[in-house]
Formats: sequence, structure tokens, C-alpha cells
Amino acid sequence: MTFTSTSLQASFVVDLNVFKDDRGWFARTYCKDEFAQIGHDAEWVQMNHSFTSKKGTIRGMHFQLPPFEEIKMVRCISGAVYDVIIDLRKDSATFLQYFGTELSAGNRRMLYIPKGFAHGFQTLSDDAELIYHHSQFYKPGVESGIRYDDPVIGIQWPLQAVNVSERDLNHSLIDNNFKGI
Ligand SMILES: Cc1cn([C@H]2C[C@H](O)[C@@H](COP(=O)(O)OP(=O)(O)O[C@H]3O[C@@H](C)C(=O)[C@@H](O)[C@H]3O)O2)c(=O)[nH]c1=O
Repeated sequence: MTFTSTSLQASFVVDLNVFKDDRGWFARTYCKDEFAQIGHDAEWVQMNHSFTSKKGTIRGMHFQLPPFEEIKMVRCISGAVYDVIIDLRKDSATFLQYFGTELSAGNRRMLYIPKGFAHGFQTLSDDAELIYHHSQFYKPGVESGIRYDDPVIGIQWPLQAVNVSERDLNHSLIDNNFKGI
């Protein structure tokens, strides 16, 4: 695996080493020893899988509140998405900045998202599927979110937004009281 730092400290784009032969290919998607390179020593306690039928759909921008913050790692296994993270770490030099990259079944790229970030994505194709690794259990009562179109963040989504969930449309906008997590 190749780990490439993004513009937001401690988050990484992870590219797989693909071994090809006449049958197809093989790639390792997680290895405790390799992930030690980026300081990852947490256990993945939950894995999730989502399917999104319509191109342009946005899900996000989600995070769990302290003390249930989590590390996530995401990979697209069907179609393509524009995947976005927002730095919400209050002491970070890049507080409230975002990073986005394309994840697709074709590029097999993963995004490693440390604690203290919001995460979301827009589908760039119909029938997009994402696999998630989580270092924390899902806790519905401690979920929070940032609006995908919050002007303070100013995410440039590639497509017009469609099919945003009621919950995601109702995240409150960032104001001066927001000090991060
Ligand atoms: C996230 C999650 C949802 N659910 C349930 C709650 C609900 O009934 C249904 C759909 O949940 P949501 O509407 O929250 O799904 P979704 O909007 O796709 O939520 C996901 O968005 C992306 C951007 C992330 O980063 C994920 O961590 C997760 O928050 O699945 C679980 O049972 N376990 C889970 O871990």
C-alpha cells in the first residue's frame, strides 16, 4: 500500500498494490504492520457497506461527538464518488478546511480519516457502493453533522446535489459558537 498525505494533517490517500495475473488481480486492503507507518494502531470494530442508486446524491457531512470520535477508512467498490473530509479539530492549523478526492471501483483508492473529521461524499455514477471501516461503534445519539453546502466550508461539489436525506438537510450551519471537536 502507498500512503500519501493529504492537505489535512494525519489524513491519507491509500493506494493499493495490485498483483495482476491471467486470472485478474489481488490486493491487500488492510495490514496492521503497514498501517503502523501512519501511526494507526486502533482496531476496526465495525465495517459498513452502502449502496447509492442515483448519480449526484450527497450523503454527509457526518461525525460522532466526543468521546465517541472515530477513525474511518472508506473505499468505493462500485461506480465512483467524490469523497470529502472536513477538519473539525479545534487546535488544527487546517481547522474548517476540506479535502476531496475521487474514489472509484476503477482506482481502488481509499481515504483514511482520523478522529475529528466530518465525512461525506457525492456519487459520480449511478449504483455506487462504499465500504467503511470504523474504529468506534455506531452510536445514534452522538451523531452530528455539517451541512454539505455550509458556506463557511464552501465545498465545490462536482455535480448538482440530488437526493440529500432529510437528516442531512437539517444539520445546523456553522456559526461563531462552533469551536470544533
Ligand atoms: C451509519 C449507520 C447507520 N445505521 C442505520 C441508521 C439508519 O436507519 C440507516 C441509514 O443511516 P444514515 O442515514 O445515517 O446513513 P448515511 O447517511 O449513509 O450515513 C453514513 O454517511 C457517511 C457519509 C458516513 O461517513 C457514514 O459513517 C455514515 O454516517 O442505517 C446503522 O444501523 N448503523 C450505522 O453505522
